[in-house]
Amino acid sequence: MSITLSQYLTTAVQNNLIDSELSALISAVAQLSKDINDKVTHGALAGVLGMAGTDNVQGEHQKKLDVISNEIFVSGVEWTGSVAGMASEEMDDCLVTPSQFKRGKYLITFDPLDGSSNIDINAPIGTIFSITKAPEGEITNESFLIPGRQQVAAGYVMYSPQTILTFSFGKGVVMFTLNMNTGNYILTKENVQIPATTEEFAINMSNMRHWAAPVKEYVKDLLAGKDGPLGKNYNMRWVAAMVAEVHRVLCRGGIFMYPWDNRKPEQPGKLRLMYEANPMSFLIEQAGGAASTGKGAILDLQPEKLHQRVPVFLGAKEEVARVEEYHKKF
Ligand SMILES: O=P(O)(O)OC[C@H]1O[C@](O)(COP(=O)(O)O)[C@@H](O)[C@@H]1O
Ligand SMILES: [Mg+2]
Ligand SMILES: [Mg+2]
Repeated sequence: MSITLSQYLTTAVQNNLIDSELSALISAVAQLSKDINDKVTHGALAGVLGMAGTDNVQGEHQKKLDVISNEIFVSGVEWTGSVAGMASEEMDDCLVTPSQFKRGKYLITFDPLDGSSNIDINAPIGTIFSITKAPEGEITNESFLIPGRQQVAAGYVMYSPQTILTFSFGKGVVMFTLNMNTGNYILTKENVQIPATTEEFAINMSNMRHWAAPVKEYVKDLLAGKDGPLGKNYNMRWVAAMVAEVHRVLCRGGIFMYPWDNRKPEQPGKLRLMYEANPMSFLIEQAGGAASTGKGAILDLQPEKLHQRVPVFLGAKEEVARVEEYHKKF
């Protein structure tokens, strides 16, 4: 018998695994993802392809779909009574829940549209979210600077041949597939586990000359295959959307990396801590994998800024440990 998302969440509330506010919030994210999915699947027909003509706070050119997805996300959660505030890749500052809506006990941060460069070529993209408890008092940007370890839930929606909602509230990782005929998310995978070892890696190789010594050495050894110090052949993938890379790692293992590089030496990496690295690291650890900056667990970082960036190495536990060893050696 197929289990719908609402049945799954109702059971979780009955078993005291989550409270009804968190259940309502995850439900709202699932609901709004169907609206984003609708725009994604209609592409040019919905007039959502191309550039928005604006930049976000990080100086990146926004695509129309970045902006539209952000609006859909905000209006999809602000009324729920579950959130005190939200923060997004596409908003300079946090948004406090407007006074006409009830203030809830959670904060939500999100990347409304991940993998923007894939939008116009009909390749995988997604939405990432992270939920933490809101502190008492006035909500400001600083209220969101909570270490990833304290997330109460995190997840993503991947828009691809299938639309899949993956999340965890700290009791393992579950995946739901959207039935486009009924509009229901149906449970399709439970207890997702990442094998501890792997023979598959993902990194943007075009940046090789810009990497620091430990990453250069490590990837050189991966490429040396069976004849090198690691003694096995590795395959490589690069989808250019973190959602799709993490989804692959959760489904069949592997290691995904976006390290620091010296193109913009002042930046610690490309990926953002609060709405990319933290939620994905939460899922990866919940699935038995590891997520590191190369020097320690991402989830243990004390965030300093809302749009902070961070180097990311995540996936198979033993492979991530190996990357940390290279960081000690080189
Ligand atoms: O284009 P690059 O440098 O390979 O970067 C790809 C990475 O950039 C991202 O697309 C950044 O996300 P946004 O599209 O949300 O800015 C990641 O999803 C992906 O891992
Ligand atoms: Mg992103
Ligand atoms: Mg984005």
